[in-house]
Amino acid sequence: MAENKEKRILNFVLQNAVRGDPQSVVDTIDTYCSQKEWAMNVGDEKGLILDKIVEETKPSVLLELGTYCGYSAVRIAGLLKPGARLLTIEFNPDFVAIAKQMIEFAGVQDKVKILEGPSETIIPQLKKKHEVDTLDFVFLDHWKDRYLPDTVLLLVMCGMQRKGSVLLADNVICPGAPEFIKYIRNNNHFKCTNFPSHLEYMKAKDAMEKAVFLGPGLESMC
Ligand SMILES: COCc1ccccc1-c1cc(O)c2[nH]cnc(=O)c2c1
Ligand SMILES: [Mg+2]
Repeated sequence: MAENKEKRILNFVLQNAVRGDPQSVVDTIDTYCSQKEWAMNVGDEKGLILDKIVEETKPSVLLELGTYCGYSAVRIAGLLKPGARLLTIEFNPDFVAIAKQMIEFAGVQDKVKILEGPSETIIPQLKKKHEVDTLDFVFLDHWKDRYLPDTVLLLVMCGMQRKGSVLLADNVICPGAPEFIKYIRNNNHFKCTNFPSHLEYMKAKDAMEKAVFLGPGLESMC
């Protein structure tokens, strides 16, 4: 099996974190990625913003776009109320294999389901194949040029948002998602808030954008 950064992160967790303890897994990944090898986890600083927004939203059904090594899936799952579930979409099979082991080691496999494939394929399947009615929380943390099309897919194609649903997007400065930001801030069906922060494990500026869905407009009633 090829040794790569993601495998090294997982092995460091398996050797140093406490099995069944999501916080320990998150802290151990942060230790490795801040001291040994940078990796694109949401990280400790932006992770606190994510925690706060998940806790205040109290979501039951969540979707994450971009699982990577499972850092944010483990972080979010550790905050969920009993019965709440997180679906996380990842198209890279090597990342899926790592994330699966990370999620199982953290003991949150009953709360998290990894859906392997491109988001544009899986999102339209959420209702019928994965029994999702509406989503309470969506974390966008995948390819930045998919933020806008996938948000539109979730909204228009699948009507996946209910009034009060929360969209949270990572990296809206670095690497940046300008088309998404322009769309969501000019859409009067969303109330947007920007959370300035820094790129994970670095001094470079980054930010997260929270967008609360205010419900479909009257035009969609007729
Ligand atoms: C592969 O680029 C890595 C990188 C390099 C420089 C700056 C930012 C990023 C970056 C940071 C993130 O939090 C990310 N989160 C999700 N999908 C990403 O592609 C991503 C990229
Ligand atoms: Mg990110």
